[in-house]
Amino acid sequence: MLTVENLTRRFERRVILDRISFTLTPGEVCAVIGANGSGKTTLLRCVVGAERPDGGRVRLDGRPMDETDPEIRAAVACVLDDIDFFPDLSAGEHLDLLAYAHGGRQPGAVDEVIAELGLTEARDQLPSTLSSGQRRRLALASCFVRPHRLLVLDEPEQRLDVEGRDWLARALAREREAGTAVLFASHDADLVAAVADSHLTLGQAEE
Ligand SMILES: Nc1ncnc2c1ncn2[C@@H]1O[C@H](COP(=O)(O)OP(=O)(O)OP(=O)(O)O)[C@@H](O)[C@H]1O
Repeated sequence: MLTVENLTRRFERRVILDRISFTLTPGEVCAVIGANGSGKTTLLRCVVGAERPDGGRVRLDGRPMDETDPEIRAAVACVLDDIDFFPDLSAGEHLDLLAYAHGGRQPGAVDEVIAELGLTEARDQLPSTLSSGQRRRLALASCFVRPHRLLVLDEPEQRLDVEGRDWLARALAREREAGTAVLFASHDADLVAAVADSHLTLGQAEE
């Protein structure tokens, strides 16, 4: 489903990603692990097309991973470092909008995700008034309320409390059962052990 071939990314003379190749099949959960600065975020950004690699290619079902391609946008849901919200839409309105814009899921899906993520009380709050953990929950929720076949998450456990991390492990296990391919970077060994079918370990960047 997802095919990454010889992905290479340099920043000036430093090679961050050196010909990385892997594939992901439907229902496969792959954890990207490695030390700080090893290139996990860079890899995920290159995979979703947010950053242009210096070499190699990324394909989803044979199509180049181009975030301007409507079929790619319909298939890929991601939470990377850069979480942006509309300042004047409430948490609930964000999720309604995303579900609607991407063709919706089952009726009631937004209510279900809001309840699961403990955002019911915060549903009518604007993003600027949410705590950092609630904003993280809202960003993750925005992936789950819309149809997707590939989920790409950069350290999804960040800022989540114990309950939030438990929810995340259950949610990723459900995604696997539903046949979603998941690529996630993580420093949480427990989460990786609980949900990952495969690992991609990135080494230290070379000088
Ligand atoms: N735009 C950029 N310009 C120059 N160097 C960059 C840029 N973006 C990332 N880097 C460098 O690339 C390396 C990999 O960064 P990246 O954020 O991908 O690491 P990471 O594995 O996600 O780290 P962490 O675990 O700390 O989140 C780092 O050394 C970083 O300084």
